[in-house]
Amino acid sequence: MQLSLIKHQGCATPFLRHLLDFRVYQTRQRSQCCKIACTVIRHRWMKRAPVFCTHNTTNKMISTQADKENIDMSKFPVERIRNFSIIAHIDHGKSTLADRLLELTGAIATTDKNKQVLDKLQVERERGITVKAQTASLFYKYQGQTYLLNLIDTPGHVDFSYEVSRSISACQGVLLIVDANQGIQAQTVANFYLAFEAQLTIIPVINKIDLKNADPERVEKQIEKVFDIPTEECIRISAKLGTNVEQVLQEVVKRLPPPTFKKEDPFKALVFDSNFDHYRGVVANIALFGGYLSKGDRIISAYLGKSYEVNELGLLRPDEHPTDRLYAGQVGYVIAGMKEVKEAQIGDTLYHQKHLVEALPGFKPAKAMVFAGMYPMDQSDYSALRSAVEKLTLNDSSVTVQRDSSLALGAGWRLGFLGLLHMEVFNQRLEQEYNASVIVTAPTVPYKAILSSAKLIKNRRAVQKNMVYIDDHRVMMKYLFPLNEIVVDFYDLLKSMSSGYASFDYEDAGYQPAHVIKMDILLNGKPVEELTTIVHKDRAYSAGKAMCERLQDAIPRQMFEIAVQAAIGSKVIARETIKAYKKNVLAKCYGGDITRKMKLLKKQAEGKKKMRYIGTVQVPKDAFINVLKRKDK
Ligand SMILES: Nc1nc2c(ncn2[C@@H]2O[C@H](COP(=O)(O)OP(=O)(O)OP(=O)(O)O)[C@@H](O)[C@H]2O)c(=O)[nH]1
Repeated sequence: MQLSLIKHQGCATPFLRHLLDFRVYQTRQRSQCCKIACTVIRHRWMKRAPVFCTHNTTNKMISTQADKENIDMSKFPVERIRNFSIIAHIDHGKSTLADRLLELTGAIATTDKNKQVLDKLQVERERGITVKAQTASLFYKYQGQTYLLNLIDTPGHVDFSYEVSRSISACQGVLLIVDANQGIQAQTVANFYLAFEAQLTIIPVINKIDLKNADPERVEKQIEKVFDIPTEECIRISAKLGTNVEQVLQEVVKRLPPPTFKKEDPFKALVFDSNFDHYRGVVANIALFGGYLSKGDRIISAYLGKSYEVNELGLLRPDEHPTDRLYAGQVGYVIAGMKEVKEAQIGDTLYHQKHLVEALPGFKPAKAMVFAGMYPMDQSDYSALRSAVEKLTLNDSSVTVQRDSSLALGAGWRLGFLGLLHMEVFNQRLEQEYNASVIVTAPTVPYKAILSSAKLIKNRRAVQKNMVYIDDHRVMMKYLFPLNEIVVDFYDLLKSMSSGYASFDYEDAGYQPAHVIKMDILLNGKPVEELTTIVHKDRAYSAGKAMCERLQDAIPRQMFEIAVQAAIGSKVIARETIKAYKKNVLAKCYGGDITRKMKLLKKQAEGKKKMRYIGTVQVPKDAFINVLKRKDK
């Protein structure tokens, strides 16, 4: 494709430099230079909004683009940095306020009032909600000094609260937005406590004061009562109309503390968010907790211990804006040749190869509340879908993933989400951002199951000696068992109850005193030596009953009735009866009167009686071992 560019003195150089970032582009020529517009079809690296270059315009976007690469970040020592998040209940106006702040500081053009620039994802625009925290660095001039304000817009819905908790780790303060009509809501309280516990400075902002039913005074009192923040500290604004928004920026500078990190310290950065770019690999959002980072530096990931060369770093304004360096207290992005999703860990610490530092504590893992199975429509898409799921979970680290398979749907995953909306959004993002078609099973919630057979150990008179957690998934338990209790079927049962996961080993612990008695088994009154056992006194009745029941199942019916008894000494403690085969003596008795039939039945009963005393009960060989096996229910 050919490039045509009508050049006007002074406007082409930055413009050309910008074009070099693109692989495919086309130009539309207009008659005058000042009307040159270049529509970018496809960015080399990632989808971005088209950039229009128009000469002689007041559009501040151009100066931003033109200034790329030129920001000397050393001009912003910590005293002139403020890192803050905007937090609130859903729909209280975070993204609208963020738009106004971006406009006021010239990061974006003043255009559509409902643009919501930081809601970049298609799913966010379609649903009108924020699902992903976004960072934007703003330059704000106040009392003759230029400040660097790093703003993080966060989602309001409870399903995305993990985004909020991670975002505030990069901040020293928050703007807590409360709707002037709705007042304090559930997520206002939850988000307040996230910030409060992180010891951040909180500036309450009452938004939507333009609404007819707005009652900022009532909301201020609520804030004072619930959060103990004096009413005078609240700022009343209308993000939609821009009323008092400038005051918010001033208060951010005045009230929020600057970061306390030092550029003289060794470099140390927290990875608080990441996304995967198809061409450049992992793009990590970092907050510098000390030192500085330059292009070309070699850094180490504390999580993997691997070393990387920094290929690019810079600010998010909110688009990437490369710089040569980032300093302590600043927030930005870094690309360092991490090509695998697993190399980028949210919560990881990056440091310089030469200066080993103590790793930051990272983040608490998110606790999944809703689970669903996910399978490719076609099994041949399995690997492509796996890679899509991996990349998306890098950008949304609150999703838990476990491999799963189903007879009907084939290989897939069991995914855990923070809620139903979270699950829907994740699926929508998979479809929209990765072109994946998936089958998702009905969502389920986790249950805690108490296995009815979990008495396996207690039932066997075991005494627990100790329990050690070997790692997050395995526990080692030591018990003292009577050998009698484990010798026959304990191992089989343990394996089946634990679906094969538990393993078992034992060693001789010597003799112990025990209250045991001898139990005989009688078949038609005769003791069967092979079945005599020693049982614990407390379990004699249940053991005898179980043995009789099992013998009843194991001994085939014979021509006579068999009494199966368990006895301790002369006392029978359990009994079962094996019924005799009943020969139908009436089968050949066609017609005839009732007295003849009764006579035949009586004769049969007498014959059987005889056999009971004289007959020898036949016990099949394998019945012995089956009977001796315990079947705990
Ligand atoms: N009247 C009025 N409407 C506002 C104001 N600020 C925001 N809104 C509207 O309130 C709705 C929600 O605003 P958002 O900025 O998306 O709210 P949010 O807190 O970012 O929402 P989530 O990120 O989804 O939690 C939108 O329709 C805005 O136009 C305001 O000051 N006045």
